[in-house]
Amino acid sequence: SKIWHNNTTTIHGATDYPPIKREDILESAQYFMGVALLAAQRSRDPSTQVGACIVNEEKKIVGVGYNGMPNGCGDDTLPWRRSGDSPVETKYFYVCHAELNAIMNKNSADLKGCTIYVTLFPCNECSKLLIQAGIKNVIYLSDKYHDDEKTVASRRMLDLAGIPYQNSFVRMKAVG
Ligand SMILES: Nc1nc(=O)n([C@H]2C[C@H](O)[C@@H](COP(=O)(O)O)O2)cc1CO
Ligand SMILES: [Zn+2]
Repeated sequence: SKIWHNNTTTIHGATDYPPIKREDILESAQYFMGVALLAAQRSRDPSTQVGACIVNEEKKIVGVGYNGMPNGCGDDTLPWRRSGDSPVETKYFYVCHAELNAIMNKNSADLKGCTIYVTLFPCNECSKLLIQAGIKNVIYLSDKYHDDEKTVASRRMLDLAGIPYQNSFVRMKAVG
């Protein structure tokens, strides 16, 4: 091939030699959380937009999702309200969480051993899904509902299942 054909031709045909290795590439944890953040921007939730990116052991993306109403239910038909006279009139009975959508969108046979990058700490229901799907690691960004009962239950299950969860800021410092 033309790549490194001789001492003066680089991959793009420039004549720099020795070749210059780019050292300032995007670190992988930042890349995957970046994908999750981009997915979150697709959410129609007016108050909290969440994105999730599932990565396998080969560091390949195998699923991406964001919070939204179930397929075919119409983003503008069901309520996006946080509170109402009845819970039936709030979003909480209907919305699919980012983690659920990332799992359901998977393009691989299974998610065993995968890591999920999610922009908000998983709720108890999503942690059940992550555990049952075989996901082995959780990297999150925001933890704004840290003291909510659902989050307490979520951590309890992840702890028992031996699934570590790490704030991505810590991870980026540790790895990069
Ligand atoms: N990990 C999560 N993934 C998610 O997709 N969500 C979604 C459900 C709602 O659409 C929204 C939270 O709305 P709010 O209570 O902050 O207005 O984020 C919420 C959490 C946190 O439990
Ligand atoms: Zn959830």
